[in-house]
Amino acid sequence: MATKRKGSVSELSKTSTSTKRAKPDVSSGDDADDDDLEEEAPDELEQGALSRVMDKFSFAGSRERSHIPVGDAVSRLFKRDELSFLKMKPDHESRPMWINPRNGKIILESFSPLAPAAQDFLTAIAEPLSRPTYLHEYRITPHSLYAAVSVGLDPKDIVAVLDRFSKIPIPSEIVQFINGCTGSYGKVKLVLKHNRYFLESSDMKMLQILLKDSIISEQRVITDGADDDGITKESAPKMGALVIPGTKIAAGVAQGQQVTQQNMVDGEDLPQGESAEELFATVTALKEGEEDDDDDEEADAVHSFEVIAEGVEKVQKQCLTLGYPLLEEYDFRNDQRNANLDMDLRPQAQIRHYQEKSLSKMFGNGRAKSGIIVLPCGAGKTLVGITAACTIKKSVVVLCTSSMSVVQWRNEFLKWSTINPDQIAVFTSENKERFRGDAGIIVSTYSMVTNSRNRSHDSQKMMDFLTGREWGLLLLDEVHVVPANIFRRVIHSIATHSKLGLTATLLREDDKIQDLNFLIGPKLYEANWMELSEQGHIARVQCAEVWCPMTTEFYQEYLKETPRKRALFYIMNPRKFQACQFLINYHEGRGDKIIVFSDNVFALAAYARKLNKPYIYGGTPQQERLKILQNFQRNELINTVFLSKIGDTSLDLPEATCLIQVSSHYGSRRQEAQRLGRILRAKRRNDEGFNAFFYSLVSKDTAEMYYSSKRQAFLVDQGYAFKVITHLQGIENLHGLAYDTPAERRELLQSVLLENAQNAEVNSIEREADGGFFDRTRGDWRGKAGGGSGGAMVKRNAARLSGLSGGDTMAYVEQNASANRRIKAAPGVQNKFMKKLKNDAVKKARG
Ligand SMILES: Nc1ncnc2c1ncn2[C@@H]1O[C@H](COP(=O)(O)OP(=O)(O)OP(=O)(O)O)[C@@H](O)[C@H]1O
Repeated sequence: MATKRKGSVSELSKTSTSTKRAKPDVSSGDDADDDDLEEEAPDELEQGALSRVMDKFSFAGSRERSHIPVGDAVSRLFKRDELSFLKMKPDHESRPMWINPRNGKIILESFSPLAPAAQDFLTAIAEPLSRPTYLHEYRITPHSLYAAVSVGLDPKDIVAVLDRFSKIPIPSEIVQFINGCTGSYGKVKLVLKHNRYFLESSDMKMLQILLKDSIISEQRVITDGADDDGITKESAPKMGALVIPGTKIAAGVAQGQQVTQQNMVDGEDLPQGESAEELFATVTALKEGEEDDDDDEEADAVHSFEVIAEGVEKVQKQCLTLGYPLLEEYDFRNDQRNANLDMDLRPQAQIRHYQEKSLSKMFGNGRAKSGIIVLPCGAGKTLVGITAACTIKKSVVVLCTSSMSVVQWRNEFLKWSTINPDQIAVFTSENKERFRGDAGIIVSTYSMVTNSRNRSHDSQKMMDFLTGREWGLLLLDEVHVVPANIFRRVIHSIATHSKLGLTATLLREDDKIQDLNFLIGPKLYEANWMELSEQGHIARVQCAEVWCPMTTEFYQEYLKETPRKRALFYIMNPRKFQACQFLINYHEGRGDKIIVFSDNVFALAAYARKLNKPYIYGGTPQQERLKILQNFQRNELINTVFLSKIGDTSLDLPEATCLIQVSSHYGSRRQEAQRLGRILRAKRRNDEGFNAFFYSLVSKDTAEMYYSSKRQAFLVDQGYAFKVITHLQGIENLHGLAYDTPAERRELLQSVLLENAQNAEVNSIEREADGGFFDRTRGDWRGKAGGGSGGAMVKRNAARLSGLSGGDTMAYVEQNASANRRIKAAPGVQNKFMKKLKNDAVKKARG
């Protein structure tokens, strides 16, 4: 392909994070950033079910005046993150972290030799907030502590290890907070043994407290061998090692050990007087299993009582209300009732270290814990799910967001595991088959399972099959995109012993992110994007925001419009068009394969047509989509494809190495991360010096600037630096530059003005043929099974100026002056309101 490569795109002036952008004046809820709710959560504690229970625990004295630093002139700029008032330990230089007593934030020096060990430990006990190059920020929250306890960490070990790493003595507020939160977490487990539900605890008193509650005691089953309280005592099971297929490590040992041992390097720069062994001894003490003190009988004992299966949900809710959230675990090795599924990983499957780590959190004590694993796009969540299924070896339901993913999941199961193809079936609108034998796998979509309206006979039969039996594992893909109420429906209709949620970002469209902790389970593991990219598991990406000045005519129209209708002007800005053309040209010349994203379907088609490139949106028939994508992958002449937001997720295009965004969903950090994910899996990622490119084209001085910086927040926190390109050098010399003359630009403006206002919505609803979508106006998940017609939901009406003035539905007929008289005289033309007005006037005149 002939290309002209004169310019370079490297005129980088400053990082976008340093740019202050005004929040656009948007009055409508639709325009508001989806993520606002999360960001404006109070500093100290998160909102949500758990936090309500945990309200009584907060950082004591967090609002006391004594904590407001008096410091120097600069100190006040740090506000609540000002730490200069803290007294440092004498050997603070060799310790890598600070802890803020006011809000539980932890700052880690990532260049410290102890950083890798500290990082692993922090990932287990705190939420990563931001992980750029030198300083990482975490925060201890009730949820993160819940997750820590769920992988076997003990509160006093948490405090002890924090103290070893910390430059300051651990503030008493933090100790209180940790003890307060964890005092009741993980003490009671809900265990399914031989298909009977038990509340289990090593602390007898805990069970006695619960049994005093009338709701819980009503659900209890008195079993043989129980004491007067109805509680049974047994020895804690000795955890035989459980080897997770494809990994070298054996699960069944305490997490703390794994958390630290893997990163322990003897003789590293440790604080004086402490050896590496000593440092980690606190977290390596086994909670269960072989190294427990044999003489300590009480510590080895496990107390339990049984509850009826139908009462489990009530008990779960009540325990949560009482402040003792139940940890869910599945003792699958002792499950005799559910048939085993003969399936293993294929020998060629070598689980990567971070996949292994995440799985060890799930199977840490030899049972399957329910929870969520967070790995960047392209890091191999599918294989993690498959390995979990191969470890449990019971029937599995996999739920994903589209029928395309359903096919991919089935193929991946066949590729990585030894499952018999007859034993893995799919349930979509086209396929409603069951597997052969007693145990197997069903792969389906959330919409197929939750949409009960207008179900076909076959679908209903399939649903009866899904709801009428027990499953060993429920694998939930892309948990961040599915609304919480859908999870509720899924979880209540499918009886499963364990749940594993997979996602790249725990950013949600609704404010129900915390609900996932209880609907699925706590976050078990979250990988560090930069680390995986340095190790070559995901591609290195250069991110840039390209500022495109608005042309005068477009800016004038932009300013005249209401905030809702402005989008089309900043998306269709001719300068943005030119930037897009230049970048495509430049990158095609380098041998890159390019995806251009536009949420707005009008713009998508306009850009693609003008630049003579193929495009795919919700309405593109399946055959055509496949043809375009195959050409993109194999045909040397097709190096650029334009995609609407249907390409945000589940699109496996490892050939793509460059991404350009021309329009996006407002300030959605989630979409930004998902889109970046399309190039993280680049095939060429391990080529020497390879870099993928991610460009966001932003019209200058418009609301888009604000949205763009919001969108980047998540990726910036993951360590990506967005460069700002204010001028694309050489653009003016590009041969055949689109909209180069005023006449062409005027023509473009006319076509934009003529576009129906409806198309100005960035958020045009579209969906895949049967993938389903979340209808925000109805607050519901809709899919084909729900009666929606197949195909695209995008409605593009050809419009005329009369449309803009509301005259579309009227027939215009020339009338002469006498027409008014005729109308006046015609009987029955006055409506009730007019009659009333007339009558009132008459009455008034009569006094
Ligand atoms: N351990 C492994 N060994 C070899 N290849 C792997 C391994 N893990 C994952 N892969 C490959 O990496 C690619 C990305 O994996 P996968 O599709 O599961 O990513 P993902 O995390 O689900 O991404 P997304 O969030 O975009 O859906 C796939 O081609 C997969 O086969």
